[in-house]
Amino acid sequence: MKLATAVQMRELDRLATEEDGIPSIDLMEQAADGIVQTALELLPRRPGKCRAAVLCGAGNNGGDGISAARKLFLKGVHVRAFLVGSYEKLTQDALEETRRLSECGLELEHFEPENEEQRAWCGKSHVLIDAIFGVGLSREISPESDFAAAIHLINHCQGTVISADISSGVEADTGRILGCAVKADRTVTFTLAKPGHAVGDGALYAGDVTVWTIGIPEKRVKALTSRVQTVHETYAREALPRRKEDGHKGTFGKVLVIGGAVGYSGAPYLAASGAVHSGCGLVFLGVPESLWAVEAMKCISAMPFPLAEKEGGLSCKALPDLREKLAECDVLALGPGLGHGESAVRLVHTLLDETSKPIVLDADGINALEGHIDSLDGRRGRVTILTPHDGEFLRIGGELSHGDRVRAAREFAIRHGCILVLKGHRTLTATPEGNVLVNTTGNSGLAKGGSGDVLTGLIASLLAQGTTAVQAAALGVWLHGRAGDLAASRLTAYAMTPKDVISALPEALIEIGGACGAQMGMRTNDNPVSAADSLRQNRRR
Ligand SMILES: NC(=O)C1=CN([C@@H]2O[C@H](COP(=O)(O)OP(=O)(O)OC[C@H]3O[C@@H](n4cnc5c(N)ncnc54)[C@H](O)[C@@H]3O)[C@@H](O)[C@H]2O)[C@H](O)CC1
Ligand SMILES: [K+]
Repeated sequence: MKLATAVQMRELDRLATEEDGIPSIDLMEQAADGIVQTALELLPRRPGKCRAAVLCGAGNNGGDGISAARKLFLKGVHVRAFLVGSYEKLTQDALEETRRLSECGLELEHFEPENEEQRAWCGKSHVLIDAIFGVGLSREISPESDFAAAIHLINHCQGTVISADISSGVEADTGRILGCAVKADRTVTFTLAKPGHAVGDGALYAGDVTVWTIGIPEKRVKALTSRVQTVHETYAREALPRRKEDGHKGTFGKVLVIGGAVGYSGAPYLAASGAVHSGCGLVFLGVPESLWAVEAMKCISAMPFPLAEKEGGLSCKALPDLREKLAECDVLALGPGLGHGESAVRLVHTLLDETSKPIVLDADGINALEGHIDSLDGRRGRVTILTPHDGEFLRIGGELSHGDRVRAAREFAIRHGCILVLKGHRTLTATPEGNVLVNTTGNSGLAKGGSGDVLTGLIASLLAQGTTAVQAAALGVWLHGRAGDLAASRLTAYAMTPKDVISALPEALIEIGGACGAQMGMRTNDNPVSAADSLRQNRRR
């Protein structure tokens, strides 16, 4: 689903009003309809028995709130609307909404932070509507301001909180909190969702998001080109590589996983397992020779082989064997459990430099780039997918201090010509062209050692099966998160392990159309439905 920035929203608004002749007040009225519908759904009793408080800013977000207050009042809800800020700053449309409100016999009251009677009304309201700031929030909210007081009041009330467009205090383009922000239960956003709903703290403050159409012509919305999109099931379904019914193990690609060091025998195994359980034809696993027996015991489907070793990690002497194996493979997954031995680091640089094969670089493979980012730059034009968490990202020159993860990921991917998978809550996949895909699956149960290794194997496997590099990364992240959600639903986020994520992959794959296979269809007169028919029906579902 594409996401729109504040500038893009303003431009859409302008085109709709100036070019298509739709009065902006009509857009506001329709925006209010979305808030009202959600509020009515959430009321615990019939409207006449319920109270609502609407806190409005002076901008058009406030105008949406004022209109919603009138509509709720007309439905019989006991509603009061408060203006946070000054009447002189009301925009033209917000002013018109204030006039319509007073025509119904309801006044827009001035919000006074110390007014106990107003606070009590908010405190006993079943629904609180937050219409203080929308996409127009442009600076930090001063902690001493009435805005901050209103936001804290909303956050301390018992009633259900609905934010109009976006939680007040959240920056629409980044998800950063500018001082303080409303913690919403629901957000009704207009026309398109914004990055601030999906990334950063904004994702934690939005609650459930509903995208509400407000009458901006569809052609305008379609024409908007967005550089940020969310990844949902439909994306995953389309990206999942189709399996040739008559394919053989060579058809589905070969992955070579290189990693492991003494003390890190689980990581390469988990990466290889991630690859084995997501469809690629063959998985080889090159590890230091002292680890080989351990891996051989653990792996049934992946094929471990020993490589020359130095001080418990891989030695540069492993290179000839490695080259030979890599020549047979389609994708290299490099780094899980590799350690930071000097020899292993040199090996990473050599491989980055000399192979034209796609590389998924993770963990110590990424750490090896610290101070040597030129090795990555040298691969421009070849496929390199990096999967750092924040610590690794910072180590290789990523910039997170501004709090804008989308920008951080995008700038890095563009600068170094790679695909960057920035792991964390709502993992981002950034492309060298500057597009960013925001993942929507996953939970805190994935924040455990070994989880990233599974992801590395998954991405490598999908790439080996012929997806594009971007699809491999975004689909891999989605599948990993979805399998994690399924594992958590059964085992809890506390108890689940990376192995459980692997065990849940079949279900995640089935959800996106992975249940393929065909039995030869042969009917008999007492069984008119062939096995192949019922399978086909299942697949269509
Ligand atoms: N785009 C559309 O299609 C429609 C949008 N609607 C709603 O309008 C808002 C955007 O309205 P806008 O007037 O541009 O901005 P805001 O209401 O969000 O706020 C602007 C207001 O706030 C002041 N301000 C900004 N930051 C601060 C701060 N930190 N402290 C104090 N004051 C601040 C700023 O100076 C302005 O006065 C959009 O989100 C939708 O909800 C339409 O109603 C429907 C069409
Ligand atoms: K708001």
